[in-house]
Amino acid sequence: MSIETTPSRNPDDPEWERLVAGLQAEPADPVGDLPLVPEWTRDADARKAVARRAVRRARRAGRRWLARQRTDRGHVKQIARGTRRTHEWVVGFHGVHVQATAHQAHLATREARAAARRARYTLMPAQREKARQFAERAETQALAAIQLHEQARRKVRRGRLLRGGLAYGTPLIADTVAAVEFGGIGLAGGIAATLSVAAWIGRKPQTEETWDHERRSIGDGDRLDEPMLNQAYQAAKVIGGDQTLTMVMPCMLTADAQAWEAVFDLPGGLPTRKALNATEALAGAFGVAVQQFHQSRGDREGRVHLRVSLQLPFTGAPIQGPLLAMERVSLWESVPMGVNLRSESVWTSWVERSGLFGGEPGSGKSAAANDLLLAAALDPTVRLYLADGKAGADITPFEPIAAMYDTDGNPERLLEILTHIWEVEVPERRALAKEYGSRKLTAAMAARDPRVYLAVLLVDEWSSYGAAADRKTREECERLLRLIVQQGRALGIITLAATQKPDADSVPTGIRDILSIRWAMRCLTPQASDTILGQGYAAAGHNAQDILKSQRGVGIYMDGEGAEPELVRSYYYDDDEVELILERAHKLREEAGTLPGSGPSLADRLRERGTEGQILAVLVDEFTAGGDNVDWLPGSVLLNALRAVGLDVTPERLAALVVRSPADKKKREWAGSLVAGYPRALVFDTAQQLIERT
Ligand SMILES: Nc1ncnc2c1ncn2[C@@H]1O[C@H](COP(=O)(O)OP(=O)(O)OP(=O)(O)O)[C@@H](O)[C@H]1O
Repeated sequence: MSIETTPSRNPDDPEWERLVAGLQAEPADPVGDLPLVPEWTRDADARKAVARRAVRRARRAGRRWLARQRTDRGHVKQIARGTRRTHEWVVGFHGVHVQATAHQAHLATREARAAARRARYTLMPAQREKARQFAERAETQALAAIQLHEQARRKVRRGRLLRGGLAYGTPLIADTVAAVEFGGIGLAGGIAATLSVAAWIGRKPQTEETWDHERRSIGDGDRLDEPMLNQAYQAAKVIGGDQTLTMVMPCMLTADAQAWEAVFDLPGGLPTRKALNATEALAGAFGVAVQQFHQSRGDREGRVHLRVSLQLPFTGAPIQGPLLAMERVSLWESVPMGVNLRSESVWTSWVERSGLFGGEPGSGKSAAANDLLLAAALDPTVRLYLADGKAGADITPFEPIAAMYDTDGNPERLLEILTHIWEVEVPERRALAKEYGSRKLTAAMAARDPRVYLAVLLVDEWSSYGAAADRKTREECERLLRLIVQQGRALGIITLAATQKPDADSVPTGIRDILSIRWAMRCLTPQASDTILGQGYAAAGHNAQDILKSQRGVGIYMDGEGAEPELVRSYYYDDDEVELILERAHKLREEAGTLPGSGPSLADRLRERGTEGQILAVLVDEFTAGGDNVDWLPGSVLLNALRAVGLDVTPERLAALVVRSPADKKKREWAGSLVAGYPRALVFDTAQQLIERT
């Protein structure tokens, strides 16, 4: 399994080199002179994106301020609350104590008055004296209580005066001084400062409320930083309220200013799965849509790579694929499939692989399948078997180059195709592998032996065939498809199944499980998504139901068993581009003699014509492999090619076989020096003459 961000090398192919050079962007700061300057400052588009974000943030701040005024945290309410609190502080709570002493004094006075009255009306001398003494004591107590009350009042008055002086006098003096010193501006400044202090005092409402002025989110244009990261993961309950994340790579804006990225470790013992399972809650905590939020596993348990896109990804114009610029492709090497969230090109090797692409109608399966089919078409050695159960027009343009095809959704024809592959292709390939003493056919064998080549079988919408076929045909098709996927893999037969309705009926479970490359385009349910990717992926945060309708051609891509799924948008080739590529493919196949029904190729016919024929066959293959542009090759290159297949030919023998005129013998520049060689036209003419002669 491999996802390549740049194409793999093909040292002998200048066209390939040119393409690779074109694909590798020049680094903005190759010698690292500006290590502290963020990369986005060097790109005009990125700077614009940052400026746009700043404007958005300012606008958002304004809106937040206005919205805040309507809440309990509005500034007017804060000032009023602050003033009231200041007043309450000045007045103090001592009033209760004063009231208590007043009450005591009132009771004591009433008691004293009653005692005095009793003493006045007591007639018995002994009791009268007692009553008089009691009345005197009551009076003393009443006087003491009154005194206490007076003392309390005085104390409160003194405290109020002091606090009032501090609370009102200080700003009054400050404002007056400011007004005297600086006039109107000073007065305004003083008042503003006084109101600010009042607002600060009243900043918190007494009642609980939902407005959280501390809340920051990426969706509101705020920058991602460590506190925001910790808050979000705490809010989503991935980590506890007292736990924090350990940063491995700090929060950074990507070079194209389109996303925030960070790498961190979860607190000890927490599995990565816990973070991956909380995608929705985390996206909510960051204030972004689920589609903008992307986490992937790091290289160790507990490590998370986070990427939060500032906009919905993959909603722009379709991405044109590199095949348009490629003259020829080798399907033994990786082919370009699409682009991932980091704008990296995703290249996949299909050798010994098979695939399942699924998704609702219109989600982009055919476009994704085209990425493989067009690459296969540009490799003239690859044989194409195409079947479309929907009877749509998707594979019609491939008809002229397909070895066998069904564009009518006819189960009998599908059976014919599968039977041919199982009874002709597979045995031939098995015999060939046996010849090499191997169980499989490899790129190394293909480089030496033209009989070794790949084949691609596409079965689009299996369920439509299933519905149209009788039970016997359906079972036989199913049996053959399973055998081809299982045994054809090692023998160079690549199977790709595509389905609109990913369930057990649309692709039988036994076959589905052995299709290793999965691409889940938008699905209607998490179950459908799991049917393509495997049980449990939706729950682990890889749910193709989350893909939006507007994100056409986007799917969760799994490049082989055990590969971490990632969101990839397929390269898209419109009808004109498909036609252009297929015209090129047709020409390549015409030259290589691999067009269906065109009989054996020129090279194959030469091989049956003795040693001379075998030598010329190698020369023809060498020119064909180089593509159309190669109209001349050095003698040394041709002799090396002959040597590689075990034909030890001397330069003299080659010159005697392909007879050159003095003009043909003229040396040409090759790899920096002048060398002798052979023109393509002369080699092909000689080959043709040999066929006509013998
Ligand atoms: N990679 C892509 N980039 C941009 N647009 C795309 C991409 N893939 C598909 N589309 C758009 O989506 C449309 C439908 O795509 P496609 O026909 O591949 O879907 P499908 O899933 O095969 O549909 P059906 O199941 O009906 O055959 C295309 O016509 C194209 O406009």
